Amino acid sequence: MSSLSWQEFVSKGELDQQLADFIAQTLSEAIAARGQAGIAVSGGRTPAGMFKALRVKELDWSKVIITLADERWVAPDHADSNERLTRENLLQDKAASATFISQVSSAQTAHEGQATIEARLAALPAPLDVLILGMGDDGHTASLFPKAAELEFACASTARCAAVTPPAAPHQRITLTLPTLAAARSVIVHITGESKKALLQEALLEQKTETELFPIRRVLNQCNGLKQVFWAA
Ligand SMILES: O=C1O[C@H](COP(=O)(O)O)[C@@H](O)[C@H](O)[C@H]1O
Repeated sequence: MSSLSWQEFVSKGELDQQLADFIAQTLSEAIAARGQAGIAVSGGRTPAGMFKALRVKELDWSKVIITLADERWVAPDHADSNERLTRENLLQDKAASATFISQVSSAQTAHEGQATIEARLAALPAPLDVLILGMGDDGHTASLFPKAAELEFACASTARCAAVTPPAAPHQRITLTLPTLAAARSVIVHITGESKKALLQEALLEQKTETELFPIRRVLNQCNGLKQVFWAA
């Protein structure tokens, strides 16, 4: 694995500001180099503060394409929707002019909707310029859940997304596949709290076969880009 650097911050507020600065700088450099920038962000409880810090950054947001690392298969106005979190907290202020690629449709199931989402994701720059990954208490990242029936498919597929049924968490999911995630030029694991720090450290030290590793480790193992952890207690 190429090296993974840890950035530790004195508070979540400081982490949010520093991470927003880093993302804005990286997106600006991508636009200067390639004319556009692609970023995938995660959902859940962790990113809202960072989204609020990022959305006021000065950059040409009209050249930024934003999608999700994963989505829960719920309506976009559902309380658990990662799209809702992103629209309410990131796609505001200066960032309102960014293009957002939704990963949910009116199909009944994530498996039925996957082809539609795949077609939408053709508009996503490849590789991604920035990937922000969260990590659940079970070691899942994006929606690569340990022991999910679709995990190995989602880790090997040449498609950009896959439908996943979490073994224990609510809602079917759409997730970017492991090859799509790991191809990103810059990957940031954005986590807070002592228990997630300990879990990530455990995941990084595991001596297991590839398919037995925590999904977060599998993504980091395959990523040859810049890899950083942004953490605060
Ligand atoms: O279900 C999900 O969980 C992870 C972790 O979320 P958090 O609430 O512990 O921050 C998140 O990264 C992922 O996008 C989300 O769908």
